[in-house]
Amino acid sequence: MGNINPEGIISVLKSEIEDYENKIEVQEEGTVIQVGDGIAAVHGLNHAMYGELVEFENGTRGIVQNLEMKTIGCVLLGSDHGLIEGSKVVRSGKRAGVPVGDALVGRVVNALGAPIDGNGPIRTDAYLPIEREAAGVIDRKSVDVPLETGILAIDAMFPIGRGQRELIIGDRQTGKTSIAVDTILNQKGKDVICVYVAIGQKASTLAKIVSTLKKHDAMDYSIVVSASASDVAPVQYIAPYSGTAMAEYFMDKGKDVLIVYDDLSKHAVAYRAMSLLLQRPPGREAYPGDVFYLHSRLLERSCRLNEEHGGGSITALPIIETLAGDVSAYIPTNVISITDGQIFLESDLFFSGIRPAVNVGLSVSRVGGAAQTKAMKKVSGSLRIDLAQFREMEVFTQFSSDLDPQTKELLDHGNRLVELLKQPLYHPMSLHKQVILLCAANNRLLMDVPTEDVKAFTEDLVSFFEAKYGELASEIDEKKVLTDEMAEKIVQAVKEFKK
Ligand SMILES: Nc1ncnc2c1ncn2[C@@H]1O[C@H](COP(=O)(O)OP(=O)(O)OP(=O)(O)O)[C@@H](O)[C@H]1O
Repeated sequence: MGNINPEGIISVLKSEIEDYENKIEVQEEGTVIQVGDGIAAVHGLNHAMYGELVEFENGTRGIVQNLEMKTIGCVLLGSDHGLIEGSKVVRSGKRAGVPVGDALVGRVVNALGAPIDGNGPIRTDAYLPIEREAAGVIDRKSVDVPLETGILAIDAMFPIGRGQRELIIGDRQTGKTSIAVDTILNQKGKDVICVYVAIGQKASTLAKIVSTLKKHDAMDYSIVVSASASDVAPVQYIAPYSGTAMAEYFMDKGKDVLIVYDDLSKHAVAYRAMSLLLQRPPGREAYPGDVFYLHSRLLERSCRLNEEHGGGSITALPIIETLAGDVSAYIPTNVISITDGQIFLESDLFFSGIRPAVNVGLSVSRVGGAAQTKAMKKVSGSLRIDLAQFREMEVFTQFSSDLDPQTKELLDHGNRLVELLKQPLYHPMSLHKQVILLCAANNRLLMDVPTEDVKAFTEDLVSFFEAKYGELASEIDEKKVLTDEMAEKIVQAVKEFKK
């Protein structure tokens, strides 16, 4: 007690008094004027900023969304139970953010980053705002590293690069989620962190996805962010931004991240509900005027950073649901124009048994070509053209019986390609398998196999190849190239297997 320094105490007191004004300002308190439907009008928070987190008397948090002359409009991120006219609201002085960090990997969290998987609290100190400006042009690098989906139809024809945004679009129940989940499963051992953001989905659907990820050990490198159909619209609205903040943490550390937004149609609907309740003027289809910006600012955050910024990347796979295959509706066209390509899934193909139901004509990958591996480029060059010619000829020859040998060969080859591209769920293909299959097809080595046996034949072929030419298979996987010599060896191996 004897050696307390009075001057020290005085300086502490002085600084406390000087800071008094600032602290008061942050703790500015307002009162609720009106509350309902997840929206609250608050009076008295004169210095609140757009996007700031506020806390209501009942412990629910909210985000400032509308700044008006006398009041501000807040969206509630939880229940409005117990809130009445006159309830107190305090500012936090912080922009809305979520906890981020390695501790989130393997967990299922809600849109605010709180765990919902019953595995205890998440210990992390890092915190990032949910809204952040995307990296500028100078900080980026072009996309040149492949992100293998393990789905032959996609890797061969619509390759995706790390840092690309590729839309998955199609009607309901056409296998959109399955493509995203398969891609996550295929990232095993490839040093990619995966973030799956579920927006407005049924809790049962999400439970199924989480159990699939667990079963295939994919939760070891994944984070699942969920804002289910029962969550209020504002929570569904922030979920993709929260997921992106979690992904950005890893990108800033130089890692590669894959993020899936399932799906952005429901996200736009949630935003529309929220905007209408905030009394913002409705525009086309009652969406607010800034619905394009809603998705562009989200997807623009996915990119590949240059070496000076660590070289990390975020690859985005947004999903959009269409109605009756109408890709020219408002939200689908918006997102198509934002992304670097789309994978269009078609109900007709799906029901005729062609799964994944990728429509080759309407799908495209605008930047992935530069990222495709040399081996893949070599064997997949003619695939799209062959399939397009086949489709055209198929329609043309539907009713004719005698065909000239050339046309017949084209049809036979096409039928076998279609068979080859069918792929069951949760069976991602390795690079060497994809290369062997396409190599065999390109050299017309499948022509004498009956179409219905192609699948079984190729499975056996690959097992034979792996057993006998294991070294060549791993060389393809590691070096990702295919020399003429290697291709010749594959052809010989197929011939040997046929004998
Ligand atoms: N390649 C495939 N092979 C066999 N079945 C598949 C394949 N892809 C998807 N399916 C099946 O199709 C059904 C729909 O798939 P999925 O849930 O991925 O579609 P979706 O378009 O995401 O549906 P939703 O509109 O409900 O979101 C599932 O039952 C799934 O098992």
